[in-house]
Amino acid sequence: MNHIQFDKVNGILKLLDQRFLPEKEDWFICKTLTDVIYALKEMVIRGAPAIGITAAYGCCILIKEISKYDDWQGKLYRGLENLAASRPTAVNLSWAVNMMRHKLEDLQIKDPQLIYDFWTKEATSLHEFDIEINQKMGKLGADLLEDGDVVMTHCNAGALATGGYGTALGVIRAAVEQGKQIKVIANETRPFLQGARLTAYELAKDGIEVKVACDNACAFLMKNKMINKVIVGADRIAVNGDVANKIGTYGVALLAKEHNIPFYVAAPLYTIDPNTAKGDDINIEQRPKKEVAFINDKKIIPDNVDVLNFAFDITPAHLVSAIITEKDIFRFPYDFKGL
Ligand SMILES: CSC[C@@H](O)[C@@H](O)C(=O)COP(=O)(O)O
Repeated sequence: MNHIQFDKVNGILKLLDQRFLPEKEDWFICKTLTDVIYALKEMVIRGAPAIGITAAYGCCILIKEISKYDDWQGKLYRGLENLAASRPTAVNLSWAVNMMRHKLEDLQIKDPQLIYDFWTKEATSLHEFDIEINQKMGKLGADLLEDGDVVMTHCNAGALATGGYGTALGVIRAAVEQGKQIKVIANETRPFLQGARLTAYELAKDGIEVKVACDNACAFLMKNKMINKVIVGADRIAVNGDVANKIGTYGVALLAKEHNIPFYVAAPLYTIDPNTAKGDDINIEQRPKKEVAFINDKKIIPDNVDVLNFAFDITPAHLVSAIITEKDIFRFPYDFKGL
């Protein structure tokens, strides 16, 4: 699934528009930095690694767009800051923008066309690298899944959330590729419905058996022994192993602990943020009221009533049975020093 496509000749980024899946496979076209920031904020594209890759291509679009101005350097740094700030929780976004900026500063190139050429290569290699590490993570993590497992996942940590293949869904894909029979329960993941719309879409497309469950069915399903394992992705992992992921993940982890079900997190090493000591230090994005207050343009709450729309929560490290990365499988107490 090539859902992020960059046309270097014309400086155009094409994104499979995740707002309309699974009904429509529409493409959103980004020609300006404003388009890229809009795509990130409105979740045309979402998922931590995918927004990092989009931001890297966004840097290329930015330099092309501003190259005609004399004061392009000032515009460049302001643009990069705005891009990095478009969503706050997933570390991959600011990580990607900083990585592009630092590589440029190291090289000291001053010609916009050369910067464009250089950044295009960097963004493309980040994209390819992400797919490669997902496949490695998948192979490593697949050993944790057994033939016949029913695996619950929350949100979408699949190909659509990454450069391709997926983190949590990459582990499931790799286990299936090894010949194991794996069934997936995708939590619907209110309010944006990443599980119902996106996880179900991509697994069904791959012929992996998937059923969608309401978020509030989790306790019932676990109590009735309908789930063997849980595997989710991450938006940011603190140095102590606390995990920020889609709102609802913490509840799933607590329930998994209560029912003695292993709870795994799959994420690339660059999701571990050396600058975040613990989960409480992570900025939790709050999203617009409309996402909770409306379903399919129909208002579902009374007038003059407000909502709470925290997009992520923190799962404390001790609830996480293992963190699967492309390099190793880590277990509590987490020690990422020396990585
Ligand atoms: C490999 S994606 C991991 C996480 O980014 C994913 O689980 C998640 O929470 C995505 O949130 P979203 O708001 O859809 O960007």
